Amino acid sequence: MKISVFGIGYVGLVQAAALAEVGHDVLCVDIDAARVEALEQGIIPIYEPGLERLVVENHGAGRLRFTADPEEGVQHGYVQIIAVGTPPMEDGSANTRYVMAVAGAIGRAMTSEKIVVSKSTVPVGTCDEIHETITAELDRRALRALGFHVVSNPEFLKEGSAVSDCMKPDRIIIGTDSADAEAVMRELYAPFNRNHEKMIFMDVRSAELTKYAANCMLATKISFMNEMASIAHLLGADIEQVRLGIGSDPRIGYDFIYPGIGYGGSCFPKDVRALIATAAKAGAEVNILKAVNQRNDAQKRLLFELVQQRFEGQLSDKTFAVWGLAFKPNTNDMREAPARVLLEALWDAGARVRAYDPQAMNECARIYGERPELVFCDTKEHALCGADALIIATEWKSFRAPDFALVRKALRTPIIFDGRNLYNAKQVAVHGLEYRSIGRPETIP
Ligand SMILES: NC(=O)C1=CN([C@@H]2O[C@H](COP(=O)(O)OP(=O)(O)OC[C@H]3O[C@@H](n4cnc5c(N)ncnc54)[C@H](O)[C@@H]3O)[C@@H](O)[C@H]2O)C=CC1
Ligand SMILES: O=C(O)[C@H]1O[C@H](OP(=O)(O)OP(=O)(O)OC[C@H]2O[C@@H](n3ccc(=O)[nH]c3=O)[C@H](O)[C@@H]2O)[C@H](O)[C@@H](O)[C@@H]1O
Repeated sequence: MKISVFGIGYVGLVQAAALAEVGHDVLCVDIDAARVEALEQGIIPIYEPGLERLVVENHGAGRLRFTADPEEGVQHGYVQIIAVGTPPMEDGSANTRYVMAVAGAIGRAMTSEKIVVSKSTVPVGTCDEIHETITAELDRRALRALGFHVVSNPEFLKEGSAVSDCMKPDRIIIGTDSADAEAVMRELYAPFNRNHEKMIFMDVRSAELTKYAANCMLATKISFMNEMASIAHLLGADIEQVRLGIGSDPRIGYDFIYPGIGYGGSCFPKDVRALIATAAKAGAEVNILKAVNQRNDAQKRLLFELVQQRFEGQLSDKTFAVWGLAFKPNTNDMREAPARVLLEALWDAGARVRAYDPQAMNECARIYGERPELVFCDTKEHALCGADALIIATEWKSFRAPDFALVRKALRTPIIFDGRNLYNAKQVAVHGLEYRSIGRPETIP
């Protein structure tokens, strides 16, 4: 099937590559001409495990192509997938400007029937607006009779495992009230729906809300656990024991109950706030969502507060080794990363940072530029040299079993501030290290 994908970001590029991998003929469109140019040369703009092979092979096979020309994109695909960003506006609501720009481009250039698929995360009612925008453009061209359907098909991939999430989705949500569009969507996703039925059809508005409900539910689990961690800390309990204890109940499950320094990334923070804004416009009371958001904002400052307490507010002459910058492992993405809150608070307090991250250092340099208070290190061990203490902000696998004796030797003050609960107090105390974490007992050797 001929498919056009608008927006070559995390979602668009991975989805396009997955569709090409199963044999579809995919043309990707982006307004960022430099990104298109780079992809044509096999340069992948984001780090995502398995993506480079998928893109390079399918591009080489001619099934995955790139263009900066929207008109070419509109002409190519029978299915037009919109996967552009929906960033937050001042009041927290999602900005659908980019989505509508694509809808306008489709309406201005289409000359044959289309199925328009909204894959971006959009507020309930956006598919109706896409429909109106395309219709208005067709009216202007006196082409009202040209048929098209707008389908909601939210994406559930996670960064860091985006390729496998797309190749093996656990569900495919399709919002449409058209039997014709349903048939096309079945054909489009048939290769991903082989071992058991994953497609769930519903009305458009329910599909749009399903995406927000899923992200908000997961964010709620995380904020709930972070709140439990603060209680555990005050009561001398160990949140990691509590986590294991409650996760064993299948009604709760082990997933998304890891306490930490708050959820980051381009989606949970933005989508929780966007649903709060949508609910406010609709007149709904959403106290749970507001609490989830507030807890997360507070949680992101927690690691800095632990550091500040321990050093009694005297941070101006201190240097900290920070392991991990990305908002989660296996990505170079630093959008809303808790590490950013940490770095900025440390700098505001006059401290310096020696940072190491396996993938996100270029991104961090792009965000903060060159500054004396930030030094990037080639290895996690190098980051320790001359540091007063170690702070862990992202749970990369390579941080799980460090040489504690070396850590002890390198640090001026032997303390680990563990924002991801990778270790425990006993384990590090053996090496003469003090340990502060999220909702776990502390021991001072
Ligand atoms: N990043 C993620 O893990 C997930 C994101 N989503 C949602 O998917 C949507 C896209 O997110 P990302 O891929 O992270 O965004 P992104 O910011 O990585 O990529 C968006 C791309 O769209 C391009 N673009 C903007 N306007 C355009 C236009 N008129 N025509 C063509 N291209 C245009 C931009 O240049 C950019 O390359 C958002 O609504 C997001 O909430 C959904 C699930 C997962
Ligand atoms: O809409 C989206 O963009 C995506 O948002 C999340 O995916 P993502 O943000 O890539 O990453 P997650 O693995 O969900 O992690 C989000 C944040 O929550 C934090 N987290 C996650 C799990 C946990 O138990 N504790 C916790 O603090 C992570 O450290 C990270 O900062 C969802 O998991 C995806 O299903 C969804 O498609």
